Amino acid sequence: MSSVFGKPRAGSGPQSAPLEVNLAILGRRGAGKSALTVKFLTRRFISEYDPNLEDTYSSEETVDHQPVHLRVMDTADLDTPRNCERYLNWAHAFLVVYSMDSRQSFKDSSSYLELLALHAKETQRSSPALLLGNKLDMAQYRQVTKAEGAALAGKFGCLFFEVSACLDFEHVQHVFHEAVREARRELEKHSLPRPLFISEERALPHQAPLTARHGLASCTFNTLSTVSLKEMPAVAQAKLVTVKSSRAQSKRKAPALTLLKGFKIF
Ligand SMILES: Nc1nc2c(ncn2[C@@H]2O[C@H](COP(=O)(O)OP(=O)(O)OP(=O)(O)O)[C@@H](O)[C@H]2O)c(=O)[nH]1
Repeated sequence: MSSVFGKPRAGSGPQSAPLEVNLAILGRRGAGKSALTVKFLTRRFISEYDPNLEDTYSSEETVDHQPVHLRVMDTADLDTPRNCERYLNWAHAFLVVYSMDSRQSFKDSSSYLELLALHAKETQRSSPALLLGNKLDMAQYRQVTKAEGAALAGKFGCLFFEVSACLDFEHVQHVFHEAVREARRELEKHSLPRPLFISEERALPHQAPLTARHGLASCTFNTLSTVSLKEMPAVAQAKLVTVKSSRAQSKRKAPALTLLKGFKIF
């Protein structure tokens, strides 16, 4: 199985290989997906970046005394979800991020949660999602109350956190580790690995573009049986960059941070 795109199975005990978890970060442009990802990987806040870059990073974590090989896809969907299969069929869990100072970003996070719910329904497989209200440090400019965030999360049955990529690292780390725990619970329910990309192309009668039902332009909903190999993300779109968190977190070895291409890290 490909180590980049495959869905590995959950580890079964302390002696087994590290648990492998794929995590996708979704949300409107500017919500803070990249800032949160980089904060988690490096403990640092970035303020400049290339918004069009989409990369998948890898980090060795320890969650509840269990080694975890965590891959984080920092998605860049531009204005609307596109080619969603690249993360829908890849991730074991999702972080859906909105910026609490933007009502539009909150609306878009709702669309993402709806997309995930529909995907779960159509594939009969659910992957946990966590809803994150980012930019807590800007709370004085908030357009979305904490109660609204909690209500939306409650509607979709997911965990909810308010966070800031600018504030303490531990809280951001806690949220990512919660996503790992959620993914682990789900993986343990399904001990067999699940297929990822199947080459057969066959339109199903019930297949309908999400555009029609949910206003998500350019994102068609395919069941696993209709996803074709050519929909696999190009290497450039989902490049695996290994960042050992212990190295990335060490100021003495700061050059290692250049692995996070496109970011200026201070
Ligand atoms: N004050 C504050 N600014 C933040 C926070 N997180 C991100 N930002 C800023 O918000 C802007 C957008 O952040 P990004 O992390 O690039 O947002 P994104 O969701 O990755 O956006 P795209 O890359 O365009 O998809 C940047 O200027 C960040 O510096 C935060 O927690 N607090």
